[in-house]
Amino acid sequence: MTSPTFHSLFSMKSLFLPLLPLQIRYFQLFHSHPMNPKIISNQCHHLRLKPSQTSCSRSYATMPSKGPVLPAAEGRSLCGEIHVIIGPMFAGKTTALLRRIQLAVDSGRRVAIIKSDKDNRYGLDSVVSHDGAKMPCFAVPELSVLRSKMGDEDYNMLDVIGIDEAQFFEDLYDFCHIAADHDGKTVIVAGLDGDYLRRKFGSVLDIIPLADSVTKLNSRCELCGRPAFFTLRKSDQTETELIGGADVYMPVCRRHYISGQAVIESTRFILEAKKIEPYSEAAPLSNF
Ligand SMILES: Nc1ncnc2c1ncn2[C@@H]1O[C@H](COP(=O)(O)OP(=O)(O)O)[C@@H](O)[C@H]1O
Ligand SMILES: Cc1cn([C@H]2C[C@H](O)[C@@H](COP(=O)(O)O)O2)c(=O)[nH]c1=O
Repeated sequence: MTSPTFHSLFSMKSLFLPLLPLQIRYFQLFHSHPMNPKIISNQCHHLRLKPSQTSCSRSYATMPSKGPVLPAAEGRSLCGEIHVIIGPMFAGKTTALLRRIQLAVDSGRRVAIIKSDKDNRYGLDSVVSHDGAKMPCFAVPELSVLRSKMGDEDYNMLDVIGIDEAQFFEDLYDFCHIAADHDGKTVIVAGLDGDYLRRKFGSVLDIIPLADSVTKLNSRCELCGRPAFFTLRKSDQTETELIGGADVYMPVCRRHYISGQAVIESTRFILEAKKIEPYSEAAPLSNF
């Protein structure tokens, strides 16, 4: 695997310089694109405390005595943050994640981006948006391996962790909880809230109660151009996890999700019926 070392991510500023035109491109895209981010936010008005006041042992002291009180990591503020970006495919989640990571890099913060190693669409060493904007990343089977992959020392120095394709990580809740509440990291999570059947996908919705902010993005319906909140799967495969892009999925509005899903289901029904009763003179295709 060609994952970048932490040190290469550490010096991301130099890595990003060649990306600058692309960055500008997706900055413009983000601001001018018709997609309309709706922000649902438990706006957390962070008190900017002096370093001596930022120990979470102080914050935890205000917690009920039951419940885990985690010891403070040495020398770090324990008041991390969790920001969640959700929406259907093609809504700009990866673009928004990369934009926020870029802002963190520009302000001198140390960052790492993680994606699931299940998503091998563009190779495993980068997070890539549908528009081609990209940044180096760690591709891991589960989030808990990040620390061992980077080493404790490098992990401890991280300020911001970006997670893309969060729906594929089973340990999302535990990782975000530890990273933000114990280790003082800012965690930015991007992922699908729902699958192609509009069921909750993985643990993305489970971390909403942990989050400082939740941003729900939408795309544009491929069939009518209205705001799209759902992802329609164009193929007849039924497994929940199926890696793919515009070849397999399209963003749709509610009306076209319902009609599209009906077409797909009846097509599947017809094809399955055909498997049982092969074409014969008695049952000509035109009867369908
Ligand atoms: N139906 C579509 N097919 C392919 N690309 C699309 C489609 N709709 C939007 N896009 C592009 O995808 C971009 C968003 O990409 P990305 O940030 O990777 O989205 P997400 O991570 O939410 O899937 C949009 O800015 C737009 O240019
Ligand atoms: C709806 C849906 C999607 N997937 C897969 C398809 C892609 O590989 C990712 C989503 O990528 P994006 O960055 O949000 O465009 O998830 C899936 O496995 N199952 C589904 O139902």
